[in-house]
Amino acid sequence: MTARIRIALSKGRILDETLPLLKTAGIELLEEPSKSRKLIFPTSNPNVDIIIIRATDVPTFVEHGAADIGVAGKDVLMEHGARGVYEPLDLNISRCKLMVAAKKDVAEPEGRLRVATKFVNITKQYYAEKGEQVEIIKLYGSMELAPLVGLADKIVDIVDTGNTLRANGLEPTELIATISSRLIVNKASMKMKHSVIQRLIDQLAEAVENNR
Ligand SMILES: Nc1ncnc2c1ncn2[C@@H]1O[C@H](COP(=O)(O)OP(=O)(O)OP(=O)(O)O)[C@@H](O)[C@H]1O
Ligand SMILES: O=P(O)(O)OC[C@H]1O[C@H](OP(=O)(O)OP(=O)(O)O)[C@H](O)[C@@H]1O
Repeated sequence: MTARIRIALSKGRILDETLPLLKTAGIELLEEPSKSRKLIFPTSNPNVDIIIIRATDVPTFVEHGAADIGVAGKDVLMEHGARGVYEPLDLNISRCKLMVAAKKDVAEPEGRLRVATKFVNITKQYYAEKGEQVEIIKLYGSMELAPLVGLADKIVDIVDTGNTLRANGLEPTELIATISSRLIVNKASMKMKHSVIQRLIDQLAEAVENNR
């Protein structure tokens, strides 16, 4: 009997860029998720289903075994910790950079730096390693706004083309990490469903190589 596999993906760029990779392994969605309110989707492989959740929830579902496999940005994995999962493959998709950014031509403030971000843990660790005391302001989005309205001196956010920073008069100042999306696997699933999962990893690895 073949093991059943559940794959956790998030709507948007991860779903869009992962589906072509899964297709090479014979896994295709049977319906368009953007046209549905459903959260669990069957695929062309009767032993595989796909759940579509928030990007930041993917490590949680995989860590707890609610999904066997997931795809998550390295930023999300770093922020979450994700120590309970394996990370066997860099899918080389959704590539971007995690950066510090600030208003153009503005001097460093006196006193403690205020940094707005949704990546609180990464930011804490980054400044701790630099030995700098900062005040971190937790936001859930639109970080670029914070320096413009006096909420923060700097932000830590994802940068791809740099268009969002430029459009708001900000500039990147420090690189924290280069980011791409990773395949993650629940540790128990890796043992219990080893042959099915290893085969999928190999097929995806080949698709990633062919994309380079
Ligand atoms: N502009 C971008 N270009 C390339 N990759 C990006 C960009 N923004 C984010 N990413 C990467 O893609 C992943 C998913 O981003 P996406 O925008 O789909 O979700 P999110 O906005 O982080 O999550 P949510 O809105 O559900 O909280 C991120 O974790 C990051 O690794
Ligand atoms: O350098 P750029 O090419 O402008 O990309 C950077 C932007 O991309 C991400 O937002 P996204 O577009 O995913 O929107 P979101 O706020 O919904 O996540 C990120 O939060 C930045 O705002």
